[in-house]
Amino acid sequence: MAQTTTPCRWALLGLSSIAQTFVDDILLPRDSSDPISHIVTSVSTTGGQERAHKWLAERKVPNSQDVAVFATFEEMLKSGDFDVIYISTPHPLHYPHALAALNHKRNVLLEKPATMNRPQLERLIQVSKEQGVVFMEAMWTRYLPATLFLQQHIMPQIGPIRRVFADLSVPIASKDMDLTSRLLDKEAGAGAWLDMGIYCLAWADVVLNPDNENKKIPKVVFADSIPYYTGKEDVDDINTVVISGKSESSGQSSAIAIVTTSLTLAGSNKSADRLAVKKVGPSVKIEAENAQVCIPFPLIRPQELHVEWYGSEHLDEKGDAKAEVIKLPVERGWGLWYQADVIAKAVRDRKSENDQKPGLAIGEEESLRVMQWLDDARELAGIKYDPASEAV
Ligand SMILES: NC(=O)C1=CN([C@@H]2O[C@H](COP(=O)(O)OP(=O)(O)OC[C@H]3O[C@@H](n4cnc5c(N)ncnc54)[C@H](OP(=O)(O)O)[C@@H]3O)[C@@H](O)[C@H]2O)C=CC1
Ligand SMILES: O=C1OC[C@@H](O)[C@H](O)[C@H]1O
Repeated sequence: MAQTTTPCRWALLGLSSIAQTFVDDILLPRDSSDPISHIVTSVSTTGGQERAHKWLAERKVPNSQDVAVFATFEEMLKSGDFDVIYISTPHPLHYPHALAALNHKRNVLLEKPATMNRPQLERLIQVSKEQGVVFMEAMWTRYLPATLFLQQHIMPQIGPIRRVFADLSVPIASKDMDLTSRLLDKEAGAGAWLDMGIYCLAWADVVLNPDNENKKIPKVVFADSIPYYTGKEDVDDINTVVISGKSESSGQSSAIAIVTTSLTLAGSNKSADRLAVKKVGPSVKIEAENAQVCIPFPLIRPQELHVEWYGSEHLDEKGDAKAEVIKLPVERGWGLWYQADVIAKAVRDRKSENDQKPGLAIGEEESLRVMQWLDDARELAGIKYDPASEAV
């Protein structure tokens, strides 16, 4: 029987920079046998009708004239005709925007970091369940082919993990940057830890917290932060965080994650495409008993796994460890569409069932563990935001 394609109708809260990439990605041509397609039906923007239509036309949204443009997100939540809302506003607005959407029984894909802290995230998850809708943090890296292959095929073979390094340092800050940019404005949640550290922690989570109910979750044991002075205020920049998993029997560390970020280090900030720069050295290094796995920069978008096997069965004729490069490129576009497909399928499956299903938070445990690490490291390193932005 021929498979049918289910269109997922999207609303966008904020015509942000990342919403451009997101829309470009979800609208890429697909095979007619693909079970999911995407269409943008509603947007809300503080920028007005004219800007919205220009933005949609630039993105080559095929039905751009039919997209409903709302002046406020509240109006869109009330009367917009869509299946999922993609929220890509500055970090402190994630919680109020997502809460409002969930309270209107909307399915939500919320940009990273989902919230400013764990209590806010717990509340969103609770509300999504109460309202019977789907909620997901847009931690897109987790849904890419290289990440899934590592989890499904490599991790089961490499033995106990002993250490993982994860670094995301991209020189995005510069003295000539507008101080109202969300990357520099503390009120907009600026700082390398929330913005970039979350990706490193997602990798630490993939590696140190595989599905294993009895495993204790490793804890943040060290965090230090060197700030960057923007010309107006300090934002956290060079962060170093250590997470340790202790063995229950000996009480000693059995696995360690070392996580680093910076928004000034790692080269020139003049490249327009900083995430496409070729860099020496891995951005993730996973050291296990039977092998080491490295992932080249940038860790947000893994495309290759470099595996060096240690076991005697893997040595070559000279007795050297065998190295293997496993190429797992993003199949098309930048790769934000993989996560969009995940939530679209979940929404489709729930619609096709007659009974009202309880709500679902996709990646709930993962997002909560990472958010706890974000909070704990901030506490130790003294990374603070306006308490009002952290309220539940
Ligand atoms: N997944 C990924 O790879 C990436 C994720 N991100 C994440 O996406 C989010 C957005 O980042 P980025 O694209 O750089 O942000 P931008 O600064 O480009 O855009 C943020 C948008 O939020 C909207 N906005 C701002 N203030 C308000 C307000 N008071 N009420 C309603 N809307 C508002 C505006 O949209 P409008 O003008 O239309 O009103 C603005 O354009 C962040 O959470 C960031 O961490 C960012 C980059 C990459
Ligand atoms: O999500 C992101 O990915 C790449 C970073 O450089 C950027 O600041 C961030 O928001």
